[in-house]
Amino acid sequence: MADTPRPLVAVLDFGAQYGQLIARRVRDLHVYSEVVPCDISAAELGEMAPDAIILSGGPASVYADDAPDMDPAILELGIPVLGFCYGHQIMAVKLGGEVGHSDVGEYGPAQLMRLGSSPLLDGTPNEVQTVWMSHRDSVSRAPEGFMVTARTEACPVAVMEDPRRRLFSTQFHPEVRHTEHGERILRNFLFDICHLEPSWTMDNIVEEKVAQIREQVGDAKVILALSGGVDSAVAAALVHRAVGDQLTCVFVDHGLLRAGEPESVDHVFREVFNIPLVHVHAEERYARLLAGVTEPEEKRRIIGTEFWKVFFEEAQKLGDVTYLAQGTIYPDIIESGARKTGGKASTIKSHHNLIPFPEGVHFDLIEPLDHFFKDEVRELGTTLGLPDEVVYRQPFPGPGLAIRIIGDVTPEKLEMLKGADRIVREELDAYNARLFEETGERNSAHSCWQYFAVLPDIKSVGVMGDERTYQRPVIVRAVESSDAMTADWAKLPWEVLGTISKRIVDEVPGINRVCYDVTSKPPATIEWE
Ligand SMILES: Nc1ncnc2c1ncn2[C@@H]1O[C@H](COP(=O)(O)OP(=O)(O)OP(=O)(O)O)[C@@H](O)[C@H]1O
Ligand SMILES: O=c1[nH]c(=O)c2[nH+]cn([C@@H]3O[C@H](COP(=O)(O)O)[C@@H](O)[C@H]3O)c2[nH]1
Ligand SMILES: NC(=O)CC[C@H](N)C(=O)O
Ligand SMILES: [Mg+2]
Repeated sequence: MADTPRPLVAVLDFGAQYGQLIARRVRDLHVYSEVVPCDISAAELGEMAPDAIILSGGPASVYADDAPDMDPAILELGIPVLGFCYGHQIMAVKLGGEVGHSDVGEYGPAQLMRLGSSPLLDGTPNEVQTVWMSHRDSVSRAPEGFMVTARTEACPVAVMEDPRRRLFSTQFHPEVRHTEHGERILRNFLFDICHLEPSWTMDNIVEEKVAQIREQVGDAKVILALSGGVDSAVAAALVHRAVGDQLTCVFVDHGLLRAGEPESVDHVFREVFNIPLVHVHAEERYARLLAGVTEPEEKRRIIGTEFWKVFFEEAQKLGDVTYLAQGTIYPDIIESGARKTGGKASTIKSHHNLIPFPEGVHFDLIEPLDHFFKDEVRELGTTLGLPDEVVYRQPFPGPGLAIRIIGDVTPEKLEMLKGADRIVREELDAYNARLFEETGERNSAHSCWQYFAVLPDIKSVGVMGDERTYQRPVIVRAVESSDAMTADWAKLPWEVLGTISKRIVDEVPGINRVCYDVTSKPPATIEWE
């Protein structure tokens, strides 16, 4: 753990819906934070030596048979602890307090009333403040040594504190934006109670990452999987800063890219970055491998496996390459339910860059962004001096258009999808640009974060020029988000949707209908496969 930034806050995850959100809030306050599974032992956690611990919420009831448990010795490590909701309840139980199951739950806003002086609530209103609750169980008696410093109508122990042992907990959720003074409470804990230094700034991160990469790589050669997307561009800038001309970038054209993309990646990376770039033409091998494949995870597996093979072949050609760098980010790992988080998240979809190496292929991986969220990656890109046109590109998945064509991938379908997608991008790029001009914000409340077309595996009847058509529809997907972990469908003006629809049907042969996807994530995901 020598590489972990300091100070460090460990978030014990009891299965909270948005466990990552707590880590994010802490990181927003410039303190590095990582999520660890709740069943970590006190010894393991002691080795990690966090400077503070946060216990997350969770869906279970503390007294249920299969309720997630924690090692009580963690509360005796002498490290300050702050618990939320389930974390509040389990702390009470472990230290000899009582938790009861109440008849009425508290969900959503609640009025918090303070009961005297409180280091945790310092600087928040003395009378009432709005907090966000989501619970059924309640602490009915605080453990010995604790003072109860706030309550709500339904919850007698809404906040409890033992400043001597530096143990604190709240029934409500300070990490959600709807808790009025949540940020202040978190600040009180981190800075006034734990005395942490807010030193996790982008400049420090760049320095630290560059030093780490340099140490890891020494004078070996590195290839970097470059897609032209934000993550790999930022990774390239970091690795290049660390090892200079030991780096070669490899861009794979698998034939599943958007119209105009291969040319623009070539241009940006040769002209703007001046990093050696190998452009691999793998269109035919991918077309062959994907022919007739319809199952989404199977597509992802094939594409991911072939990526590894291509990179390995290029590495052999360059000779002596041990390291492969790529722009893996935190959500890729979380959603793939893959390595490293160690948590209880289930597999939603296998991101291509996390698929196991096929036989005969091996690299040591360099993934400098594997603990960052998208918006943090963008900030890092700006700090590294990357131009806005790279930093604010919309994300594009590695498996490309293959996961936007439902059913098998054929050259005809690819052509149709590319045509429709180009129009969606042109119209929504322009829409975003207008909003940017009006608001001065890159990701304002109504701008689209990601937008594209999807080609489903169905046909429908239409009439064009007095003639019957029996052709495909296209689905337009446009979402608002900041980190792809959650998203809402974009409330686009009717005129914009109308123009997109008309242009697609007029300009793209084979398409006679346009639909708009109005589902948030969750329950849907951003991509269709
Ligand atoms: N066509 C490609 N050629 C080479 N590497 C690729 C390609 N597509 C994806 N990758 C690798 O897989 C990683 C993950 O892809 P992903 O799409 O998440 O990131 P990105 O393309 O860098 O950024 P963005 O999410 O903004 O599109 C990339 O960072 C890159 O290392
Ligand atoms: O590089 C990638 N390889 C993949 O296999 C992959 N699958 C989804 N995505 C992108 O991740 C974000 C979240 O997507 P979902 O809501 O569809 O899971 C969205 O931004 C998606 O475009 C991928 N990116
Ligand atoms: N959000 C939570 O952590 C809920 C805790 C517990 N399951 C309750 O209902 O009280
Ligand atoms: Mg991409």
